[in-house]
Amino acid sequence: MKTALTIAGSDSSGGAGIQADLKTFSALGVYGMSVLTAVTAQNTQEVSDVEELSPKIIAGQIDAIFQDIDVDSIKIGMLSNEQAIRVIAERLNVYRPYPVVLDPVMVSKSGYDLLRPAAKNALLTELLPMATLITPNLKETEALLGYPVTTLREMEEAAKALVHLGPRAALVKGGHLEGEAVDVLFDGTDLHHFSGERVQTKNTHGTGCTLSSAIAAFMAKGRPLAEAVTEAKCYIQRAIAEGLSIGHGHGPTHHFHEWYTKEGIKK
Ligand SMILES: Nc1ncnc2c1ncn2[C@@H]1O[C@H](COP(=O)(O)OP(=O)(O)O)[C@@H](O)[C@H]1O
Ligand SMILES: Cc1ncc(COP(=O)(O)OP(=O)(O)O)c(N)n1
Repeated sequence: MKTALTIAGSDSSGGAGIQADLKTFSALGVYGMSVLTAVTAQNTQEVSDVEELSPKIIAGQIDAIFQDIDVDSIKIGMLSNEQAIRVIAERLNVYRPYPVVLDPVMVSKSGYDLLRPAAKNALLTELLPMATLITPNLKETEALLGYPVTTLREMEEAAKALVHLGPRAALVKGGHLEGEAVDVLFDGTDLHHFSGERVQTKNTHGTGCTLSSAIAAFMAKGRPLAEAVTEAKCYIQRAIAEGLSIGHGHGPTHHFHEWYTKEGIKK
């Protein structure tokens, strides 16, 4: 069985973070493992508290996995602070895993900083260059590049500009625009568009986590990048369309094993 590792924070409500990643890996038939960076007290309405884990235990979790198990892909999500970024970069430089899908999580839907603003530079210099793919939303793209991105044309230019910062490829997600939900991939050579019908729903908690871990799962199974994004986009479309009205805020995406067959996502 193929394996995938998520390095991310815990979401107590189970909709985002490590929990969303592991549910996605499992639904897509990949054996999931986790390295926890922080614990959030979170529900569908807000993040009320965060406790960060020490660099020592983050390094310990990474070493424990890599010294024993073959890792077929990695997804990186919430990092919280600079020390976590530095220790993760340092350990991954030792094990040199491939592929690495980096979702540069910065702020929760409710406005809580999931990455301390002072840690942005470390993210840019330490982790972006070792990523196979980064998957920022529009706000994260703006934070990484330092200028606003609000149209499809600007998303295309932004994806190219992000690749100049070091990752091999960049997927700029258009989930927060109006109209069709279009994401733009620059793979270092070509631009690709991935379009999905916009679902009118408030149950979009964990969409970014689900998409990036689905890409990591498909890459663990050996799919080339653009094909992995195509299949992951199909998965997130269904996960949002069948999102769950759990809690009083933004409910989570739905993960259902039976959607996924050898032939792909069941319609
Ligand atoms: N209402 C929606 N209908 C269909 N697709 C959506 C919707 N909202 C987000 N998406 C898709 O979900 C994925 C995650 O995007 P986004 O919500 O922008 O990320 P994030 O959770 O990081 O803010 C993207 O593929 C985006 O196009
Ligand atoms: C622990 C944790 N990690 C990441 C996120 C952000 O998840 P995302 O998929 O971007 O979803 P929303 O925050 O937009 O709902 C998180 N909330 N918690």
